[in-house]
Amino acid sequence: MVVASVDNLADERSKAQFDVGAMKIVWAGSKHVFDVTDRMARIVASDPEFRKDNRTTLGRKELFKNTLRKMAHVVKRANELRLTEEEASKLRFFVDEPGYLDLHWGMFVPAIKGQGTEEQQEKWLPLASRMEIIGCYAQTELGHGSNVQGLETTATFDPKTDEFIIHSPSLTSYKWWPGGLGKVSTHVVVYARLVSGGQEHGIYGFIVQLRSLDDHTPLPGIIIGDIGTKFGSGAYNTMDNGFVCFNRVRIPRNHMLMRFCQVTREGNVCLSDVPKQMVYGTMVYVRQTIVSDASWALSRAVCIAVRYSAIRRQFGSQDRGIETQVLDYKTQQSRLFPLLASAYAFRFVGEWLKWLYADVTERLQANDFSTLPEAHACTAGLKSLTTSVTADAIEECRKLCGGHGYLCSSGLPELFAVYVPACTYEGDNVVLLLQVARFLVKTVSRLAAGKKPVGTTTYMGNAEHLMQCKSSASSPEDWLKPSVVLEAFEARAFRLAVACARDISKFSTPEAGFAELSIDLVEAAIAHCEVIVVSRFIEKVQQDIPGDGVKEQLQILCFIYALHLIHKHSGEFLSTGCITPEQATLANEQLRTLYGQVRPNAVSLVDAFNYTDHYLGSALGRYDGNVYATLYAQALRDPLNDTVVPDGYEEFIRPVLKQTMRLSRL
Ligand SMILES: CCCCCCCCCCCCCCCCCCCCCCCCCC(=O)SCCNC(=O)CCNC(=O)[C@H](O)C(C)(C)COP(=O)(O)OP(=O)(O)OC[C@H]1O[C@@H](n2cnc3c(N)ncnc32)[C@H](O)[C@@H]1OP(=O)(O)O
Ligand SMILES: Cc1cc2nc3c(=O)[nH]c(=O)nc-3n(C[C@H](O)[C@H](O)[C@H](O)COP(=O)(O)OP(=O)(O)OC[C@H]3O[C@@H](n4cnc5c(N)ncnc54)[C@H](O)[C@@H]3O)c2cc1C
Repeated sequence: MVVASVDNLADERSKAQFDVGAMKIVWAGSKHVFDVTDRMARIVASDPEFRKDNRTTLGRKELFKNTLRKMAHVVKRANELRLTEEEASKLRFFVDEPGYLDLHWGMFVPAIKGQGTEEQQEKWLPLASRMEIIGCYAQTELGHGSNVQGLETTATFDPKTDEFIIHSPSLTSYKWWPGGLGKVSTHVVVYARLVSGGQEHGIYGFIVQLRSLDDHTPLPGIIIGDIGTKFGSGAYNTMDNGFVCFNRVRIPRNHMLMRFCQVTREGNVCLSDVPKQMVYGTMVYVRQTIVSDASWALSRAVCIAVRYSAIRRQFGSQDRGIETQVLDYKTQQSRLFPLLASAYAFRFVGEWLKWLYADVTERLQANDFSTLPEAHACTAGLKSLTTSVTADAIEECRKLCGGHGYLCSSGLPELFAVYVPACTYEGDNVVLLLQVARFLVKTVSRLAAGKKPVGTTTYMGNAEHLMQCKSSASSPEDWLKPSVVLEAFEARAFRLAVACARDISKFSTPEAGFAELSIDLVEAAIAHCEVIVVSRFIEKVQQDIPGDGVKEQLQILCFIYALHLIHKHSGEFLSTGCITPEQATLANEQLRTLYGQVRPNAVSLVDAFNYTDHYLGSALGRYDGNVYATLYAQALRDPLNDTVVPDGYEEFIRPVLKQTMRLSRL
């Protein structure tokens, strides 16, 4: 049964004022990436082995085994089809469930590449890339995650045997959380406190074999398992996040990743002439990939909510005629369109961050460490900003879909459950914003010493102007001028950072000031990160962009992104004197106009994400709009509907009914 709702989406698509095909290429990044992504998404969608519609009904064990089967199928298909790394990783992406392959390829391999010597890379990388071993990344412990310097696991050098002894001295030192550790990995990069000659030398990575390559049993001295069921049905429970305790496990000396610090046969510790933070390199890499992932998760939720809002009708008709599409309600638009704009914003800033990461990597290889602090601040700050917004946005999209958004068949509950830990893993979002704030305060204090800021803080070089400027916006249209928008964002961020730096200096020590003012510091960090996103979006829409109407649509989205932030943070823009209340009202007026301009294009703007129905996994977000029939079909497939009279009737319903009958007879 196909119902009238399907026509709604066809109607919507006919209203588009831009070339959707060209927008798909812009979203993908290039024609090549589009082709690869499209091909891999279709391969996954058409392969019954990758079916995922039963995921939320499976128990933990079945769910985990199901993921093992899928991961093995990914590896098999990647080999059969002779996929490149780019293709294989897209294929794996569209399988759309967390699994050990992510940690193996996303953290274990990068840790060895980043921290291993050439010799170590030659030994381990071929084994890892042929998947003759499976690895994971064990940094976090039961007692410490954020505070990496507080880790307790020790790696003590024994010069008698030329070995390290890896040891967990307390319950709180057990490694706790690493994905792939619980049941699958054969090897791990463990972060531990290096001890040699009775002295501690800081935290480094060590490769430890966990399980036998013959029968997968844990090696002597290793107690290992899964940490238990996590939030939500399905969701992250496909992954075996694990714990491990090391009881004086011995590993050869050359299993310490020695690129930045070498331990000699005699036990001497030789530090390379590089910043000690290079050991944190894998985290910088992964944070950068998480920013790109945010735009995928956000766009997916927005795609579901926009399509469903075009189909869903409520109120507005006289005489029981056709009702209003909920997408036409201004309140719905004001909640949904900023999220649509944010998805595009995060896509572009993610691409830019990839470039920044490649640039800093090249410099590091040439022993130029000058941009490392900025790369750390950008990856940490943008990871925090984009994941926090995306997690909140998925929940908002659920609400935007009304009651049906709460059904697992909408795809939104599971997407939320699988996504929210991104706010925590790879660095708690608040902890990471405090890192950005530290970088900003340092930048501000260096200004006073006459140092010119570079990279994303270049705008701070315009200090005098930014401290005094008053916005020139005198009409709603003025808020469509990139210079007016940027000036407001830069002035707000700069004034907040300067106020923090000034207030910190009033305390007895910088540390005391930093701790006391951390709430303000987090706000200053967010403001700075928003400058980065807004300015990258503006830069993007100022480029030549092929395709009828594509650039115009992106400009509209860019201003929606910026102006909704001005509205959201109007308190800060006003209290710092960057804009007046009248100017805030003009910005809002412009925002309303922009919503009207997006409205006819909304469905086509989400079509440009080019998601398959398999990837979306949503009855509400289907491309053909056949929402109600799909909801009904999926309800009928629920295990509870396997029988008409439920299991438990005889034991628990019938006796209650009988009891009630007895009572009513009394
Ligand atoms: C066969 C072929 C088959 C083919 C098959 C094909 C298949 C193909 C499949 C392919 C699949 C591919 C999938 C790929 C996807 C990848 C995704 C992976 C999945 C993701 C899942 C999720 C995983 C999640 C994993 C995790 O969660 S893993 C754990 C993560 N854990 C954290 O993130 C802890 C946070 N905590 C800290 O990061 C620190 O501890 C702390 C707070 C900074 C304090 O650092 P500390 O040193 O204590 O203290 P400070 O004094 O603050 O810093 C001191 C000084 O260092 C500075 N500085 C601090 N940092 C850094 C830093 N980085 N870099 C530079 N500087 C830094 C700081 O600026 C300061 O500079 P200064 O100001 O002195 O100049
Ligand atoms: C799904 C998932 C997968 C993971 N995968 C891995 C993995 O593969 N490998 C691995 O090693 N780890 C992994 N982790 C662990 C993860 O990296 C840590 O949980 C994360 O770094 C946060 O550390 P924590 O748990 O110690 O949080 P805590 O630091 O204990 O945070 C608790 C609260 O304290 C606040 N807080 C902490 N410090 C400060 C401060 N200085 N100032 C202000 N507030 C503060 C935080 O903001 C937070 O609100 C994973 C975690 C999850 C949820």
